[in-house]
Amino acid sequence: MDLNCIKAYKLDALKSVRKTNEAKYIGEAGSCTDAIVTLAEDSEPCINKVDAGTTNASEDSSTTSVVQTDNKKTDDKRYVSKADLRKNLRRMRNGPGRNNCSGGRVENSKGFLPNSFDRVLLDAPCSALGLRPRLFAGEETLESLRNHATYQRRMFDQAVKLVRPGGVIVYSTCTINPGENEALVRYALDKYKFLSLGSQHPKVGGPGIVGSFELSTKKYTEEWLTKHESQLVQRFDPSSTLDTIGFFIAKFDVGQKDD
Ligand SMILES: C[S@@+](CC[C@H](N)C(=O)[O-])C[C@H]1O[C@@H](n2cnc3c(N)ncnc32)[C@H](O)[C@@H]1O
Repeated sequence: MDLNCIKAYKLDALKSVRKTNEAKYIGEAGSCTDAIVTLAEDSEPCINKVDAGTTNASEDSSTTSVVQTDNKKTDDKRYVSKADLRKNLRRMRNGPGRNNCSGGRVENSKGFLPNSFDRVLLDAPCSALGLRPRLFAGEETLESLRNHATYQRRMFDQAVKLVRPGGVIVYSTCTINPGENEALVRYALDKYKFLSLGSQHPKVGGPGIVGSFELSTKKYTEEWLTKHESQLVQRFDPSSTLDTIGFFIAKFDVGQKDD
């Protein structure tokens, strides 16, 4: 196939599906024989970036508390927690987040109709626990890890709607947390019976994690993969001899949808 006939879009992964049955989105994804959507922000048409976002800015390791002074009232001093400070630093370094994105297409997009795309790459925002070196370790809690898993499922739901039967979804993260990797795959396969794991080429990473996890309080459980499923995904373990960052890739083939 001629590569010129691949149209790629970057979308807001939480609102990429058009809600109403209005006229087709200006993107006209269907006019090409092969359309790819990358669920990430700051979009430019026809550019498909697949690498995980990394950063080279340094983290402020200051241990002193920080005081921000309001310009209007010089006496009005506000103490900012170190967690908030780190969050702000990251925002300055990585650019605006999804609620404040500057990409014209993302802002203007009313989304696409279901089944508009042949392929979706969901290179999802995540806890980034696979990054090396760890520049901001120790910020995640069990609760925040679960929060990542929650929005990733919502993004995945959107991806499933966007891809036509016969298409492909690739889901990836740069974290080693199985709750955002194997458990997402379990969720996907259990919820959408028309999805199946596809084989990947090249295959460089190791297998996914098999089994399940239960907190001793029994308040939280996570289901992971079967042995067969684990062979179809790629888990990159930063402590393995491969010498990579922590990364995870699952490829889903989309079968005939029920609706
Ligand atoms: C792992 S990085 C993906 C990097 C991307 N593949 C690239 O090359 O730029 C995840 C990205 O998702 C972005 N993001 C966060 N929320 C999003 C949303 N609702 N929709 C789309 N992208 C989002 C983050 O800002 C971050 O840049």
